[in-house]
Order: sequence, then structure tokens, then C-alpha cells
Amino acid sequence: MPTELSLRPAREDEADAVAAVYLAARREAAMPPGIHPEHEVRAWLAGRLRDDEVWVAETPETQSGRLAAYARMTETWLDDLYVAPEHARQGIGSALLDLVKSRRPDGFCLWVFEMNVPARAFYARHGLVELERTDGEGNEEKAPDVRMAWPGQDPLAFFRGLIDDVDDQLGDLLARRVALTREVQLLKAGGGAEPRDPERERQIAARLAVRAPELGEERLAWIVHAIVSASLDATR
Ligand SMILES: O=C(O)C(=O)C[C@]1(C(=O)O)C=C[C@@H](O)C=C1
Repeated sequence: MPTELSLRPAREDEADAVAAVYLAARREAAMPPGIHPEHEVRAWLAGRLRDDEVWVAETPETQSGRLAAYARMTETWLDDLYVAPEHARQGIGSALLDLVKSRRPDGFCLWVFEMNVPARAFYARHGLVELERTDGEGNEEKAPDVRMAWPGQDPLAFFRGLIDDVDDQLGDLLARRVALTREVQLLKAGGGAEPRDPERERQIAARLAVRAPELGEERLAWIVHAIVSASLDATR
């Protein structure tokens, strides 16, 4: 940690100073332009200061009422880590990230814009791994982003926890899917059609391959086959 850097929890009345860091850092960073006017950013951060854990960084050069950087986290996410441009490249971001790791020893995730190559490299240097990419549909800026994670002191437990979260969603999807298979099968049985339709299953595997290219169409065909077999067995 740079000498004379002081890190402390933010006070609830510091929303304007925290917002000033956020706005200045975002203007300089490789990020899409913010879509909220500055007064909305200040009001939003005032709320976050009440609900989230926020730490701020000051140096002897930081003028009174101003901050060098801040980090904002929930129990499982590092939501913001911003350094004011005039304090960049002084090790302050690294010091704050080390602090976040010590506050969240069981690990955490964050989203970073794909275009923000310097930030992704910074996080990778500090041991975070890239887990997931999106096309940006789920964020306000509609810009592709990357989910990164620091797996904490017990990486196996951390990644298994994330697998459990995904499997909860997968279970819900399978429950929805089997109900639909049942309806289609009832219609097909009424019309005297074969239960199984290999061409339709091939099309389903091809569609899944667009979303999960790493698995590829051939492996996905096995998965579709297994899901359809289990669904037909359950609905018979
Ligand atoms: O689309 C159909 O014809 C269905 O019967 C549904 C379904 C599926 O569950 O997706 C099930 C069996 C077929 O082999 C193909 C697809």
C-alpha cells in the first residue's frame, strides 16, 4: 500500500465526494458514457452509502472534501472500484482491491465492460478470473460485459457455490421444459404421431450451440437427447 494512503469506511454524508470520483473516473475510463445525469448519480450513491459497504481512500494530497478513490461492495459483489484520474497509477486501486479481498475472504464477483481492457488486465493481475461474457442486454449501457470472480480462501467451495446457483436455475428450467414436453406429447399422441422427432432435437441442439459455443453442437445433442429421454420417461 502506498505510504500515507488512508483507507476508511465512507460516511453517509459523503455521497457528493464519492459521486465526484465515480463521474471523473468514468469519464476517463474505457467505458461507455454514463446514461444518468450527475444529480441522479449523486442521489443513487447516497442510497448505496446507506445499504452497501463503501470504503474511501485519501492521500495527504487529497484536498479537503475530496476523495482519491472508493470501493463499494455487497455481500457477494464488488459493485464499484473507482480511482480519481489525478490519483491513477499510484497503487491506490490495488490497495483498495486488497482491502475488498480482506473484507470478503470467501470471494466475490464483479462485472467489467468488455471494452475496459485496462481494468480487466488489472483484475487478472490481481488473481481474478473471467467467468462469463454477455452481449450487454442485461446492463443499462447495453455494452458487452464480463463477469469476473475472486474465488477467495477456499476456491473449490466458492466455485461450487456458483455451480449451485446455476443448478437452481437449471432445475427451474427443466421443470418448465418437462411441462411443455408433456403438452406437445399429448397433442402428438392425439394425432397418432411418433413421440420422438430426431430432426427437431437436432434443431434444438443447434440453437443451444449458439448460446453455449464452448460445448458445441455434438455434445449438446447428447444433452438434448438425455433431457428429452428423461422428460418422456417422466411424462409417460
Ligand atoms: O417437439 C416435439 O415434437 C416434441 O415432442 C417435444 C420434444 C422436446 O421435449 O423438446 C420431445 C421429443 C421430441 O423428440 C422432440 C422434442
